[in-house]
Amino acid sequence: MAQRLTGADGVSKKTSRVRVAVRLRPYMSRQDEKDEGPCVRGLDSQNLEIINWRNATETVKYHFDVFHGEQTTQQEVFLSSVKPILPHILNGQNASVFAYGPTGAGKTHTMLGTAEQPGVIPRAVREVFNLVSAKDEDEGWDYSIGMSYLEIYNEKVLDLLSPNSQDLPIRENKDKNILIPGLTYTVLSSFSDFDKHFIPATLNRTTASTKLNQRSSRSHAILLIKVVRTQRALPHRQQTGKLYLVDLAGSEDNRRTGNQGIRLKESGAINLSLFTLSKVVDALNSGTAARIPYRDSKLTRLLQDSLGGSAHSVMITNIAPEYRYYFDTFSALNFAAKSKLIVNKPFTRETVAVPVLPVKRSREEHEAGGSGAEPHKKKQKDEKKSEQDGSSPSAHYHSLSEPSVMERLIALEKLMMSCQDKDRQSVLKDVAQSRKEIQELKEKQREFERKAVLLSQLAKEKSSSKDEAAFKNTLAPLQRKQPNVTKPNKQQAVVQPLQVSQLQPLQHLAVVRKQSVCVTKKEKKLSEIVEPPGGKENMKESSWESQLDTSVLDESKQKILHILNTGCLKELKGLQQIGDKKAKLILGWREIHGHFTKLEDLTNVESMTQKRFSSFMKANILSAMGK
Ligand SMILES: Nc1ncnc2c1ncn2[C@@H]1O[C@H](COP(=O)(O)OP(=O)(O)OP(=O)(O)O)[C@@H](O)[C@H]1O
Repeated sequence: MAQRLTGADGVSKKTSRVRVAVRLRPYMSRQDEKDEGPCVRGLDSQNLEIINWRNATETVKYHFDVFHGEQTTQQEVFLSSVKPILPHILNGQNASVFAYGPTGAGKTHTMLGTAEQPGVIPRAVREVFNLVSAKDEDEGWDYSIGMSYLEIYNEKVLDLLSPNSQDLPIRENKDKNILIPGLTYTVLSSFSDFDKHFIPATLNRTTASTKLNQRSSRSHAILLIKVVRTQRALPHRQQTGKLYLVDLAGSEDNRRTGNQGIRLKESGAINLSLFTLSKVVDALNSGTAARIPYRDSKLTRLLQDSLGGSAHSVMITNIAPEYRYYFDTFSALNFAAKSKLIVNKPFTRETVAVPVLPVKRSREEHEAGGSGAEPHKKKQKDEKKSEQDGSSPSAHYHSLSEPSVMERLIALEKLMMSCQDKDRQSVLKDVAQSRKEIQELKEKQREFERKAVLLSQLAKEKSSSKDEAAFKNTLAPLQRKQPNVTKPNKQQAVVQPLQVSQLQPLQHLAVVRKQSVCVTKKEKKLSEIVEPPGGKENMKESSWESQLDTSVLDESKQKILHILNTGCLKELKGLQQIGDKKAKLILGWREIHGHFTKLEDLTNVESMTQKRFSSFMKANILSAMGK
């Protein structure tokens, strides 16, 4: 299907949608099937549903161009998703077919297959030969078929037909065709000739994978079939059609394994190219993007003339039914479809555990005014019981309800939805709620201050030592720090609320903040209690933290970490000392490396020196407490 896009130059261009097919592979073992029900299932030839991780009584329904269920044969996948685009190659047009999905979900099976069940690649190449030989001689064209085979590993283009070659450049000629100078191109005389070259080259890749551990699923394998047709008569016009058949790197979240070193670099490269591919597919299919970001990764740069534009493209997203693939399946489906529908219906009646973050749930319950809480509790109770005897299907949700998995799901959803709608609203709601709480604390603080002044006056009036002792005794147990009091009378009035406020940590923080900022002449001594001599500026970076309640300090740090990990550009810019450039650098870092596991990771972001980081922390913690 073609549609019109307006380019950055304002010129209207015709561009093709990428057809998206999803293929669900069957269970790999009987036992798996017996133990667990599937977490995803097909509804018809275009729709499927997956359990909603936020609420297992709901499913999320997706619509695709084609859905291939577990029983779909290799032949059926080829006939419905690939064969229809092949005739275009003979007319000088380009096409691409790529298999996307997590490791083990069936990409290689779909693209390569086995001797008994050949996949898309052998079927497509055979079909191209058939189409060429079926061409009528009288049409006046000569056809030639050739191949190149390469992989993109760590953003390097490597020639699989000449395995000793180095990283090859990608160029674009004046006609906007993408070329790879130095890439081996082999002319093929027949399908068996193709086999002769393709199989050893594939083995090259497999050998490398054994040596380098998992390299195969960590590189994108790209087979290029070129059909060149030349007019026999003058002016001997020549047309070239290109077909890219791509087995993409596994889309699983490589971060989960705690990758380091070479693995981290690989996962960064894979994330970058798959993320760019998703943006390109999205831009092509939404028809709204002014610029399609082909140049942002080697993969998309290479596929530029065969993905979108006048090219015909099909993405086959491979998914697996097992629960252990849930996160990868969910993210693969979100990659493939930008729209989805939440359906309020249990997926399977037995598996109605609710893998929802406790925080989130309490807010939902609060909003629902407590209604529905009882069945919910009962469900959990039942679930607990059956877990104990080991028979609960809800045990599948264990991995889903792990905080790290939940966090990644939330982050993923935010990324997919560009931090919009419900999540944005809930963040805003949280902020509004926090502001309200802080306001209330400020009110209480003022009240304490008034009382303190009153008490101080009373203390002055009653000079009896007995009374004074009693007064001190009442307050002593709540006192957190014994300041170096030189003028007790003046300080007492202000110190008392501080002591009382320690009943509630947040209140205490508000007090410290308020006092350290609003220093009047009279209150100067107080600020000296909270801050060391020499003032705030000269305070050692660590010493200001030690003045604060640790639990609230931790809470503030968690909040900052949460924003760093899940905030969109606007939310990041809402942090102190984070401008547009830094916010973008943070987003970029997150894109490549994943979550910040601790706040100190921020120093890995470009231009965030240790000094800037310390100042960032101070400003944000004080701000979080004092707003
Ligand atoms: N539709 C299917 N029918 C039968 N078996 C399948 C199907 N899809 C995948 N398999 C089998 O599942 C296993 C994993 O599939 P495959 O190797 O294709 O996954 P992959 O996504 O390519 O993984 P990797 O990224 O590691 O290359 C293989 O044994 C494969 O034969």
